[in-house]
Parts: sequence; C-alpha cells; structure tokens
Amino acid sequence: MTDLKRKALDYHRLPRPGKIEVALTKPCETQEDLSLAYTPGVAQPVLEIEKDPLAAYEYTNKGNLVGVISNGSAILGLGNRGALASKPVMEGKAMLFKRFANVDAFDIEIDAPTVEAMVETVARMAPTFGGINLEDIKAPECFEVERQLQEKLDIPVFHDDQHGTAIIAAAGLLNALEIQSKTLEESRIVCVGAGAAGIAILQLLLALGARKENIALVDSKGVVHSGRDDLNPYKAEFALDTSLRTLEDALKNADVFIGVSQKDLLKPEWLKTMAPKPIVFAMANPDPEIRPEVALAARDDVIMATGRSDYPNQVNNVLGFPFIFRGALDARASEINMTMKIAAVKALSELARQPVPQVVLDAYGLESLEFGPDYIIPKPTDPRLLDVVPKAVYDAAVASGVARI
Ligand SMILES: NC(=O)C1=CN([C@@H]2O[C@H](COP(=O)(O)OP(=O)(O)OC[C@H]3O[C@@H](n4cnc5c(N)ncnc54)[C@H](OP(=O)(O)O)[C@@H]3O)[C@@H](O)[C@H]2O)C=CC1
Ligand SMILES: CC(=O)C(=O)O
Ligand SMILES: [Mg+2]
Repeated sequence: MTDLKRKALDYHRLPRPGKIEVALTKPCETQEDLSLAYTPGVAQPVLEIEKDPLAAYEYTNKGNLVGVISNGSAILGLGNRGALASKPVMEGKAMLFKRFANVDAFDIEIDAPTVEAMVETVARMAPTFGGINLEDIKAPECFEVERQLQEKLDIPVFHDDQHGTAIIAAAGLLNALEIQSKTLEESRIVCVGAGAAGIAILQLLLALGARKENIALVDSKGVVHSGRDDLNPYKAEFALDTSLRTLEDALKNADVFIGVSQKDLLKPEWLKTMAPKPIVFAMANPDPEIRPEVALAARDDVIMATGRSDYPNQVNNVLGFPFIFRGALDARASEINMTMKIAAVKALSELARQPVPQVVLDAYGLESLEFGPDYIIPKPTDPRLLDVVPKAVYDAAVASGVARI
C-alpha cells in the first residue's frame, strides 16, 4: 500500500469514522430548555412558518444549510461507482462548506440512477435546505437534472462540477493568460472532456469573451465536429466545422489545454506542439491529464495547474462552492445566475494579484508566494476568500434582482 493510500484511509477511519458531525447551537440542558426546544415551545415556530414560509429562515437552520447531493454516477474521475461510494466525497464537500465558509451542509447520497428519480427525490427534500449543491452526477443527465430542479425550486440549485469548476477555471485562466501575454478573445483553446465540467467551462469562457471558432472540444471519440451524428445537444453547441479529428491534431499551436476528462491523456510530445507560452489546466481528479513534472520536463514556458492540493496552482471547485453559497445564502438568493458567477470569477482572479498573507505561507510551508506562473489563483486556506467572494456574489445577487433579503 502506498503511503498516501494508507494515510488517506487512516484519516477517514480514525479516531472515528467519517469527517463531520452535527453540533447543537442552543442550550438543551434544563426542563425549560426542553420546553422551548421541543414540545410545547417548538409548536410556535411551526405555526409562524405555516403562515409565512420565509419565517423558516428566522426560526430554523434552513438559511445556512446546503444539501450536498449525489447519485454517485461520476465520482471525481472514477466514473459511476454508485451512491454509497460517493459518500466520502460528499462528506468532504460538506466539511469544506463548514471549514471555509461556516455553511452547514448535509451529505445526501441517493439511489437515483435516472433524471426522473433524481429530480423527484431532490425536489421532495428541498424544503429542508437554503440551497442545493449537486455533485458528481454524470453528463448529459446532470444538465437536465439541474434545469428541472431550478425550474421547480425557489432556492439556488448549483451543480458544482459544472459551475464551481467553471468559475475557478475561468478565474485562473484570466490570470494565466495575462502572465503569458495572451487574451481570451485571441487564444485557441482545446478542452478535453465534454461532460459536466467541460461544457460549463466553455459556456462561461464564451460569456467572458472567448470565441467559439477558437475552441476545440474533445470527448472520448475525438474532436467534436459537425460531421458527427452522435452528439448530444450540449456537445453539438461546440461542434466545429473542421478537419481536426484527434486530440493530437487539435493541440497543434493551441494556446490553452483544459483537461476535465481522465488521467494521462496529454502526452508530453503533444504538449511540445502547442503554441509558445502555453497554459495547461489538467484538472482530472485524482490524477491529472498530465503530471506537472512531466509537463515541465517537456517545456519550461508552460503555466501548469491541476485540481490537486499537492501541486502549485490548484484549480479546483473548493475555491468556489463554499464562498459562492455563503454569498447566495446571505442574500437569500433564489438562484445563482451568470451575473453572480462572473462576479465570483472577477473576485477570485483579483485576489490572486494581492500580497499573500503569512497564514497561507505557513499552511503551505512556503517562504514566499506572489502572482506569477506558480501562483495564478488563491489558495483555499486564504482567509480573505471569505471576505471578498461572498460579498461579490451577494452584491451581484442584489444587482441582478434575485436577492430576497
Ligand atoms: N478540478 C476540479 O475542480 C474538477 C475536476 N473535475 C474532473 O473532471 C473530470 C470530468 O468530470 P465531469 O465533467 O464531472 O465528468 P463527466 O462524466 O460529466 O464527463 C467526463 C467527460 O470526459 C470524457 N472522457 C472520458 N474519457 C476520455 C478520453 N479517453 N478522451 C477524451 N475524453 C474522455 C467523456 O467523454 P464522452 O462524453 O465521450 O463519454 C466525458 O465527456 C473528472 O476527472 C473530475 O474529477 C470535475 C469537476 C471539478
Ligand atoms: C473536484 C471535483 O468536484 C471533482 O473532481 O469531481
Ligand atoms: Mg465533483
């Protein structure tokens, strides 16, 4: 067993299984406490909430509670391993919600393999929550699950693998492009992985100014092109009229590689054919499309990021969902819309340009860190994230008319 594997299993098992527990927020010791917390006192907030549903935000934990919900159909890059096997990841997301933004979260793993079962189950449990964070649901079903739930519910429904990932990738990419003296409008982008993360990243990059004709999307069958008859509507939106067929073809002279697919798909010899000063976001988890040491051995002008915590430039949705939901919950937003997402992108990319506090250097065992090829995006432990990202999202919710506070 490798050291990491043993340590990871011990971390999850000891001293007690799992990573989170429930804590009380009110005294519950005396007869009077019990009379207030439970019967007869608890009947009072029940009656208030029946009269006015928004009173649930005053008298219960709804306004600070997110459901982290998965059916386990696309767990990280490990594929469909079922609802139960997704529990460590969902507990982990709940832990990060609490640790980084003091948002309470329940992990909920549901045996719901179809869109219909997923939508029905989540919709029925929605009254509990101030927001729903969908996680690790395979494409294309995830798009329809999210769309239907957004239509049915008046709380934010946010598929983290789509939008959380897209926001962080966009923030990191804007900074990396600036360092490489390139622009989003002019850059040729290759995205490998046409699932939840890939489609959402490209949609957000288009909203930020990327040009569709400069984007090559690649799935497990190769380049997504207009001659293919096996494309779902989400992929078809990015179908190019092109003679490019393989990832290797698409990479020649490309400025940006975005990987949200599977490990080791980017060969170092293909990386060498990319344009000068390329940017490689190899975001597959737990193992990236190319390892940073392999990429940097192939060429030294590359800016390299992965989704992992153990390399520089962690482009991972952990930087997004806790802080985005914090802002959305504080605004009692009914949704997380494009204005709020772009506000989060801008806040994250701007924060990376500021001097890094000592507490972050200590957490990463570093002497110094400054905006540049090895630091394009803030570290998740940066306490300033909680100041700037929720505020940006909150203000955008108010400005776009979806706040209810
Ligand atoms: N760093 C981060 O923050 C995040 C990273 N990820 C990572 O991104 C990856 C994808 O996640 P997600 O979008 O949720 O998963 P999905 O299941 O929705 O999509 C996976 C995509 O990868 C494609 N793919 C699989 N194998 C290959 C291959 N050999 N060549 C080219 N494409 C391939 C699939 O192709 P096809 O459509 O043909 O089946 C599909 O389009 C995972 O590794 C995940 O860990 C995801 C979210 C956040
Ligand atoms: C980070 C994440 O959400 C994923 O890899 O699926
Ligand atoms: Mg995920």
